[in-house]
Amino acid sequence: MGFFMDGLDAEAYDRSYKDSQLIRRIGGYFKPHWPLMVGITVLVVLNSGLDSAFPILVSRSLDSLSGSQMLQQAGTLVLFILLAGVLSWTCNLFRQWFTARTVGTVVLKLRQDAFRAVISRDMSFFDEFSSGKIVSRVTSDTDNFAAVVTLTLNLLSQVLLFLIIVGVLLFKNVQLTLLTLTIMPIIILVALGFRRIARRLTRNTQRSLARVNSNVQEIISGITIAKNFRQEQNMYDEFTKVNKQSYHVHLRTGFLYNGIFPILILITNIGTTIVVYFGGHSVLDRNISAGDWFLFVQSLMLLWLPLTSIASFWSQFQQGLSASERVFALLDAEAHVKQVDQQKVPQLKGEIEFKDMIFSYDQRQTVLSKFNVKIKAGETVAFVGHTGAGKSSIAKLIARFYEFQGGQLLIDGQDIRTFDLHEYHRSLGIVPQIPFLFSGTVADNIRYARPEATDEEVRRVAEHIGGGDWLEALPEGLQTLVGETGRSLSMGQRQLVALARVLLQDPAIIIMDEATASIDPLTEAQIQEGLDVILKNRTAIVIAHRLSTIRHADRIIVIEQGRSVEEGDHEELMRRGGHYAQLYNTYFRHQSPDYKPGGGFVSVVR
Ligand SMILES: Nc1ncnc2c1ncn2[C@@H]1O[C@H](COP(=O)(O)OP(=O)(O)OP(=O)(O)O)[C@@H](O)[C@H]1O
Repeated sequence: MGFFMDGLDAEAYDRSYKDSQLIRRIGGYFKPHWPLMVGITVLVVLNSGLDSAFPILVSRSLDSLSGSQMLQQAGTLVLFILLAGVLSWTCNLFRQWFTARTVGTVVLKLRQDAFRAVISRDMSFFDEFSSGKIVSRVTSDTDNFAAVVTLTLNLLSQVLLFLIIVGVLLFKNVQLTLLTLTIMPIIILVALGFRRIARRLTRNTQRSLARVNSNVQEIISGITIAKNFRQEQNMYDEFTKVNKQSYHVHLRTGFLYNGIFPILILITNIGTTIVVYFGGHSVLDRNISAGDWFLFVQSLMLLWLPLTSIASFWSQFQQGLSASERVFALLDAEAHVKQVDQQKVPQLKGEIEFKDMIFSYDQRQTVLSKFNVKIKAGETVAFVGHTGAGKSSIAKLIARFYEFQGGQLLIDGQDIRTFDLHEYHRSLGIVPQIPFLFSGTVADNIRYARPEATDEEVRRVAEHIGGGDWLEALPEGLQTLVGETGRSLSMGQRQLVALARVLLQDPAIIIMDEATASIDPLTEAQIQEGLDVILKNRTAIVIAHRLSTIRHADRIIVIEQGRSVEEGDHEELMRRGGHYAQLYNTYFRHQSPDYKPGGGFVSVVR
């Protein structure tokens, strides 16, 4: 179907559930609210009974009309109809209120479950799937689900109304009732035929909406780069493409849904004509009374309404089912990182050993093959290598963000797969290349590592980093607001906050992806001082980009195509004139204090 369906494929974790499975699972969410559900059902029955009273009351009056008592009878009738109307309104009010409460609470729980599922997925999940599409599942899909449950409860009342009316009509005249119901199978057939196409189309509308969300999210996240490269028009064009696709998919769905309703009305009109014609004849032949005939004609609309509603709202029902299918698929997505045990993590010393590690992100490329490295507790190891060599991957494996395919990773001699990951992560401090700060104050961000830390503790760690001088440059010190993602702070200040955060966490192992961005010499010195404090007495894995850090490391490991090709300290490796010396010439030489353009190359023996 070309453009219309481009990019609307299912995500890899999507699955198809049978309707019965979905309904059972949805039922599970409603189970705890059974008292309210019982209340709703009673009100629905009362509501339907009262709504069906009007034609029955009028029909009875018609048959018992006699000239002398006409006014009195009409008065009584009006009174009854009024009473039934007020009662029906009251029942309906409470029913809607109970429904809103039940559905609201169920959606609250479903959304919380979906959110928990998202935050507990491993990192590979976020690499693989766009965040906009994930957001869409947690927000609009749960909303669709809510809309459909409300609708279903309303339909339930209409179905009851239908059953009551059919019961009364059967009691009045079996033949005419059966005649009235002849068109029912046609309506059901049309609705069923509609079902298959509806589910597919609604799935696509939800996917197209998720695509729009994802596009907006990506553009806003990368707005600085886009503006820098003056890509506004291209971004707009790309958005227009995705937005138009969503428009076309919605249009198709709308066309189908709106097309079905007139067809159903047409079928019901044929039914009405049949009843009016044959009913009229029966009255003339004195087979039924005028009151009964009135009851049949009046009941027709009440009778068709539930049928047409069920058929035409089938689409929304399908929309709700496919929305719940998408949410449940998110809940059921299988974790790639699989722990074989959940053992408590003792106070770690911080020894790390990769044994014949084999790792790849996907089928396309093996990132580490038979990788062997042992890092002693308390050692600072700098990993260096060309871009794409596998340095960050090694760090991500230590953080247990990804599953490896072969070999072992031992922490203090114990298989990392046996740890309770929640506890393990507590012993692990991570300083990413671009530090992420949450909106709030500098103090809030430092405290993120340990929410129970006192103000005094936060102040103490902040002052420990770079002697605390950096705090003076902040307009309101620790109470300075950092803005979204820390945008109101300079990159250097963000890094200092990230270092203070890790110091407060006090982990046994630190993973640091050193920033490549250039920072002014003063901040650089403050960061270096901060690092000296943080790295002391801890195992540190540094993906190093600064010569000063590399020189301070106990050991440098050179990574090339996922293998450790050389190791030693700076002086030793420089003397050797191998891989490290080559990297030095390319990346680090110009950072040396003795650097002179065109000079300072070390000889490489290869
Ligand atoms: N999330 C991912 N999904 C698929 N492949 C990835 C992913 N992350 C990295 N890779 C690939 O794995 C290989 C190793 O990447 P890695 O990030 O570990 O390199 P690196 O040495 O840290 O590079 P750099 O110094 O540029 O950060 C690269 O070929 C990269 O393309």
